[in-house]
Formats: sequence, structure tokens, C-alpha cells
Amino acid sequence: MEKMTPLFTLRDVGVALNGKRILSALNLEIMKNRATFVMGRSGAGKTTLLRVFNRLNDCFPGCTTTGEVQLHRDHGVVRPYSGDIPLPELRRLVGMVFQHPNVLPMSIGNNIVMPLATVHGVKRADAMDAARQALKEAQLWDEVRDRLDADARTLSGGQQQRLCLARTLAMKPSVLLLDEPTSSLDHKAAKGIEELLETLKGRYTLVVVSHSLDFALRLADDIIVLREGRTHRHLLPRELKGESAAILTELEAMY
Ligand SMILES: Nc1ncnc2c1ncn2[C@@H]1O[C@H](COP(=O)(O)OP(=O)(O)OP(=O)(O)O)[C@@H](O)[C@H]1O
Repeated sequence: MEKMTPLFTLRDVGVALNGKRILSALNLEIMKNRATFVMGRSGAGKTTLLRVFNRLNDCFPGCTTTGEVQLHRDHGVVRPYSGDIPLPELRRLVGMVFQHPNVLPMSIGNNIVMPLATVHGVKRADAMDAARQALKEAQLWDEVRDRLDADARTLSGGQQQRLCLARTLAMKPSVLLLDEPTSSLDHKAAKGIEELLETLKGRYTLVVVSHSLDFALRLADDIIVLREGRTHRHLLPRELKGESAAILTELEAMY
């Protein structure tokens, strides 16, 4: 069996917004190249937890993060909240895809090329190559190869979400945070994204917020269940597959 190594370790992590506790006493590990699902009722703090990993909570005035967050890199451990890693590098390593596709108001090609070239200083020709590769990995290339100059907003919702995924993959991230990536899509488009994520599993570390128990049962290696900002349970999906009907009933009651 492959040895599991952590990518992130959280020790006694808490998040407060203007004095209001959103997350408390979180102790957990996100394992490399595994799919970790974060589940729980609306308002439990799932999105806030995702934003701990890339310091996106810092964007909200009055937000404080306490405790220790460790990011394990090949050359050792860095602590993002101690300034061990520049923020642009952290955001590159910790890619995020949101609930609603947030394409940039520009061409399909430039949605990937522009951030690579202007934010990360990649040469345009290299950025074009990276864009092509990422679009293939996001299974969008065949649909857009003849219209890379078209406005990205002319794509369907599912295609826009795959473009957002391609933009994130082009950055060569260590981890992909996916915040309910299918919830704004119709059934067919949602299915397409789920199938795409199945192809990424094992090659990327995935942290997925989802309300779909079926999807979690198919894809998850680990499931973290939050309740009122705390870790309520940490499960392996096999614990849900018949071995513990009581847990399944409890989770189903949340959705
Ligand atoms: N920027 C913010 N300003 C004020 N309150 C916030 C902010 N972000 C989150 N919260 C509050 O923190 C709590 C947790 O929110 P969060 O979005 O993390 O929950 P969630 O589990 O992802 O919910 P949902 O499933 O509905 O998306 C909620 O009470 C929410 O109102």
C-alpha cells in the first residue's frame, strides 16, 4: 500500500470574523494525492475551511486565523501564516475553483495565458503551450480549439467551469480546492465535471466541498464532517458503505 504523506497539517486552527468564531480547534491533515471531501450543513464553515489553505479569509476585514497551518513541500515544511511563503506563490500552489465559474471578461485563450504571463511572468509562447495542455487535461480542448479568440462568456456553464479548472491546472498547483464545483450547473454539466474530477484523482491532491453524498461515496478517500465550525467526524468512505448505517443516516439528514 502506498505510503500516505500529508500536504497540509492544521493544529488547533480557528477563524474568527470581527470576533465571531467561524472555525474552532481544527486538527487535521490533508493527504497528498488523495481526495478529501468536506461535508456538513449549510453554515458549518466548509468554505471558510477551504479559504484557510490559501489565506483567502485574509481578504475579509476583521478576519483572524489562529493556530498553526503547515504546508509540506519537497524541501521541508513552510508555515503560510508566518510569512514563510510569498502570497502569490501560495495562491499558485493552492488552486481554487469556486461554486460559480468566474471566467475573466476576455477570450477563452487569454483566460489562461493572461494570468500566467502577467502574474507569473511566463513567456507568451510557453503560456500558450501550458494553456493547450491544461485545456486538454480539463477535457475542453476539442470544444474550444477553433474558437480560442472567442469571449469566454459565450461558453456554457459547464464549459466555463472546465475553463476555470484549466486555468487553475495551468498554474501547476500542488492542491486543488473545489468549492461545490457542480452546484451551479445543470445535471449533465455537473456529471461532466464529476467525471473530470475522477480523472484527476490520484494525480492531484483534491479538497472538495460537496453536498452530494453520492459523489463523495464515489470519489472521496477521506471525508471530514464539520458541525458548527468544528470537526464533527473524520471518516473513510468505507465506513459509510454499509458498515455504519447510523453515520450514513446522520449524514443524509444533513442534506
Ligand atoms: N465574509 C463573511 N462575513 C461574515 N460572515 C461570514 C463570512 N464568510 C462566512 N461567514 C459566516 O461564517 C459561517 C460559515 O460560513 P461558510 O460559508 O464557511 O459555511 P459553509 O459550510 O460553506 O456553508 P454553505 O454550505 O451554505 O456554503 C456562516 O455563519 C457565515 O455566515
